[in-house]
Amino acid sequence: MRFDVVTLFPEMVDSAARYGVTGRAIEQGIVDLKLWNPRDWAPDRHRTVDDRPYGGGPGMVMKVEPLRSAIRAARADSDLPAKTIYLSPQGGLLTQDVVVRLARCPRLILVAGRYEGVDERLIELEIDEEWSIGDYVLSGGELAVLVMFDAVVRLLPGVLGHADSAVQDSHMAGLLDCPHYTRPEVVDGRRVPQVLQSGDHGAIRRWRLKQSLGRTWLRRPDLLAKLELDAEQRSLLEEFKHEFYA
Ligand SMILES: c1cc(-c2cnc[nH]2)ccn1
Repeated sequence: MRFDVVTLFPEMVDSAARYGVTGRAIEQGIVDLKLWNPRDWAPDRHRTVDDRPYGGGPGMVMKVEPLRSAIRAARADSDLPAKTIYLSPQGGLLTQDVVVRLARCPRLILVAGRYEGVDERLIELEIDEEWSIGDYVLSGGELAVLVMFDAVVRLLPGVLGHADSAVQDSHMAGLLDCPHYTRPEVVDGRRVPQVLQSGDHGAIRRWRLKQSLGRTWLRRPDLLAKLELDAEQRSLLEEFKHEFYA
């Protein structure tokens, strides 16, 4: 899968992308990452990419032209069909379902804005989809680009070993993850739940599922409301609720 990122801070995105799971995916050739800086397409000698907003107001707005030229250069650089995505607080909320769909694309062109945002006509003319990573304003779209990049790359075949893919399961099932423990067995008098040392893999699976269901019920009832629980899940969640109210 190929990613083209249009950003005023290519080094920021490139270096962050090359750590850990995503870095290995790039090294293994599972992912191609190419950076495009709109400043390289600014026509004037000051390499201007922003300007004052019509109608006044604080801050600056990114101009159409350098951004559009960078996006078009990226598009022309490969025949792979691409979706062009703008990360902004005005986008739809990015969820795992969206990430799963995007991971099926052969190529994504991810556009990171800076300043107060980009000229609306750039979005109208060049952007296919607009996504937000949450209801807060960042200093720029680069961190959002990296969030989308990371979430998508993890889903690509060959990227996660078996050990990591277990983490995917709960989130992929729309549930919050269960608690995790490692040595030492006791911390400040707090012991690891006995079942996790029982060697009874069936009991351990049920315990983890019950914890995921219970946590989702307590912390994110909105996620639970979207799910069709099977008989086992309903039973485990009832057990959790009973213990919670006991
Ligand atoms: C995506 C982008 C942004 C953002 C871009 N520039 C300032 N904030 C915030 C949330 N999700």
